[in-house]
Amino acid sequence: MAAQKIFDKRNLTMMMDLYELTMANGYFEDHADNYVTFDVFYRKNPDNGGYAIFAGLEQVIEYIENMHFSEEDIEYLRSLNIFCDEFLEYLRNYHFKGDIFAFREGTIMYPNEPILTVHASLIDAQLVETAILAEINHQSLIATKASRIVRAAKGRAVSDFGARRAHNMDAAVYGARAAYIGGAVGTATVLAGQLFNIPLSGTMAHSWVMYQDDEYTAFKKFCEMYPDNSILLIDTYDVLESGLPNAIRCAKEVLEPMGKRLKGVRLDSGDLAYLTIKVRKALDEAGLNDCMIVASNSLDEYSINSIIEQGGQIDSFGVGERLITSKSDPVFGAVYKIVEVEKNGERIPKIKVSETVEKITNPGRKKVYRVYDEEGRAISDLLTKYDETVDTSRRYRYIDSKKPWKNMHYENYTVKELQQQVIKDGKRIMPTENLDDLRQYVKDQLDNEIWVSELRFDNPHVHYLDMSPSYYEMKMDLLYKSQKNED
Ligand SMILES: Nc1ncnc2c1ncn2[C@@H]1O[C@H](COP(=O)(O)OP(=O)(O)OP(=O)(O)O)[C@@H](O)[C@H]1O
Ligand SMILES: O=P(O)(O)OC[C@H]1O[C@H](OP(=O)(O)OP(=O)(O)O)[C@H](O)[C@@H]1O
Ligand SMILES: O=C(O)c1cccnc1
Repeated sequence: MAAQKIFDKRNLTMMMDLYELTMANGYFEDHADNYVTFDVFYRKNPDNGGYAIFAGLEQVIEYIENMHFSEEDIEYLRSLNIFCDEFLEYLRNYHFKGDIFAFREGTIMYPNEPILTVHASLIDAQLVETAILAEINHQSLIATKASRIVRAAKGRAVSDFGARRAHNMDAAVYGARAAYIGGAVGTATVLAGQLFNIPLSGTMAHSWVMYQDDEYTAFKKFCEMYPDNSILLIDTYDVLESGLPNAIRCAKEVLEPMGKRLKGVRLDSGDLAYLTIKVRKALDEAGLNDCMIVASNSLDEYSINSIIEQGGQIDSFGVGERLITSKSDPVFGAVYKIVEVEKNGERIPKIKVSETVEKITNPGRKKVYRVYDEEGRAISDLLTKYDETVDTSRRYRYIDSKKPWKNMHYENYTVKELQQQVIKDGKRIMPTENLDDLRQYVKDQLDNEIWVSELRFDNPHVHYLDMSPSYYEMKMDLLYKSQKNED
């Protein structure tokens, strides 16, 4: 219900690059309505990590379901004087009618595999490119960053504090959604709480402390208003000399007579390791062992890791700018490439050849499987042709594309097909998923399926992307043919 609210109020159909429409106009004039297949994939995990998290699918589906060109849209396009009248008439009744297949949101993903596939008429497939990439690039980036930060926090809570530093309001709201999927415990962004049922959390700003005549009065007023939920910001003047003693006094003189406990203190500057060790000791000595310590100030996975290594006593991290913008590596870089064209009943795989091996695309409609060993660990992902099946009761020969000469087999293994159909003939066939389920799904994969060596921050193991022999043969065949064409 709630997410619909945003789409009811604004029509985002034209959130597309102009060339999608100029190409669509050309296809329309040529009567080129062949079915084609496009794959979305990316080439490099953010921050040189060992994995990424797929997110943003729900918003892709919402966009596609809601696609329609209003009268205003058509008139604006007409004013550009580049589209033929018949095409503009066609757009007036336009609805996407194709099929979409995708990984489940929250799936751990790796470079060069198709995370989402569009199988549709040329025009349909072209018009949805920009929105698909924008949504998936953004949310996958933030979900992946959140997962890294949460893992660095080693069981301590991480809350999204990023709205004010996000690139705009959508980036804040959908970033909060992605961060929650990636493992954050909640967000400070109220609209994200309302739309997606994400738990809200919050403390107080320096303005609350600075507005009052003195720090103690500021703390006292807050505790009187929120006796069950007071987290006092103790770094406005001097943490050890002023903020901490005032917070302890408040716990004793304001809350204890009410039979209440001080929930927490927050530090937002200074050496967070040194200070929190001191703060913890003083709180414990005052009998406030249950008072939590929250820390914030431009944190990310690297500083959190370091602060914990230094013995910092922090129960909960508020993380803003470096999470919501993925500051250390801010572009996800997923692309949308045509892999197959259907003409006169024939399916013609397409390959993009490049001087750099990494940029050669994986051609054709395909299936992507995750392959598990007997313990349920994901040992590799496997690309096969679309009409191939994998018989797990038998030893399976596969091609390691980095060492194709080797005779490689899976034995005692299971597989899971990673793409599911989510849109059929233009209609959603997948229900909206609960974010708590997606968050748990991410956690289960990281805890139980993914090799620990892929989780390392430095030089992680590179997950294998294998190919079935006939898929590999088809790819090589196309590569050889493309060379011949050049001669
Ligand atoms: N012990 C620590 N180890 C590693 N990084 C830390 C530690 N303590 C703080 N940091 C990080 O160092 C950076 C600088 O913090 P610091 O408070 O010294 O500077 P600042 O942000 O300019 O301070 P202020 O907010 O008072 O202007 C922040 O990103 C903070 O999260
Ligand atoms: O540092 P980030 O990771 O982005 O976390 C969010 C920041 O936003 C707030 O500061 P701000 O100075 O905007 O307001 P304040 O007066 O509440 O401290 C908060 O105190 C954090 O420092
Ligand atoms: O609740 C907080 O402490 C908070 C929220 C957003 C940004 N900075 C701090």
